[in-house]
Amino acid sequence: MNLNELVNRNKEYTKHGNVANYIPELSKANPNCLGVAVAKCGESVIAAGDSNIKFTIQSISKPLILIMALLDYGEEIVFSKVGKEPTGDSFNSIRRLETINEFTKPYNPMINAGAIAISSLIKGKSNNEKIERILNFIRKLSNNNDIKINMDVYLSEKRTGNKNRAMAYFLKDIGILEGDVEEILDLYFMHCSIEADIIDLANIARVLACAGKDPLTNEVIIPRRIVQIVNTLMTTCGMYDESGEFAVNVGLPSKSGVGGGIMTVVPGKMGIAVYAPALDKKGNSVAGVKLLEDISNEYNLSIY
Ligand SMILES: NC(=O)CC[C@H](N)C(=O)O
Repeated sequence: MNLNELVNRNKEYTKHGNVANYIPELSKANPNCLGVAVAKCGESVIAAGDSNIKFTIQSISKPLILIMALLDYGEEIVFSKVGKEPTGDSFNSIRRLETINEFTKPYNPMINAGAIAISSLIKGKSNNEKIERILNFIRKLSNNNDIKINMDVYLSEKRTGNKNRAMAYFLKDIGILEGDVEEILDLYFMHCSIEADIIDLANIARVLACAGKDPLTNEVIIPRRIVQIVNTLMTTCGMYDESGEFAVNVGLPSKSGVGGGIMTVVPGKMGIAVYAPALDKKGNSVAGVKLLEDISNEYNLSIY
């Protein structure tokens, strides 16, 4: 089956699940959409279904700011703030922070608490400079200079993100966050609200799939060790408390976001991105996961 046929076959799954509404602005997404883009190493991007819809990347920003923090500070400092272990809890769970005495830091950078800690490690004199650095990095990875923030989504989350706010103040209390908590949160809300389409995300995933190299210039944008760290953490933690099931059924490093996107890396071969905004209870795109299962099986892509 080709990509179009696989999209058509999975279209029925867009009727399952619900569009996120805890960030009010996200509830405006059209739940009928389904699209996929594939960027193979050394080839141009191909897409099927709804491929030109822009959505906010939300938690797909987490592996990207992790890469920046690793480039800026190195492994030792980054992993003094955040662990490398899955939680088995939901992405915005607060409960393990209270048992933090055993662990002293958020479990991993793919959950909200961990990503807020990583946001505090982005270098820059002001938040403006920091978000501009993040945008420029994503523009480079996606080969799209038009990448920007969706201000409505950003303001919507800033207004309603009290659970993230609570977690951030807790992290400040236990010494994980340095600096102004509201500013760190603001940067977190901004990078979650960066807008992209699946072609952009497939391009980004291709860099992680193809030795960290810019496909146009062959320049190494992400060193091998960082590719290894990020792809591994996406495999074990990228789909939150569904990462195990997803690893069994799809078997590829992936990161989902509550905007409805999933970015998937097929190491050595290609980057894939899917979009379908209706989510399951764990915050992952229902039709997107189903489509990735089909693609992985059809083309024999699981790394296991
Ligand atoms: N899973 C996600 O995509 C969550 C990101 C969202 N901005 C939040 O903090 O809740």
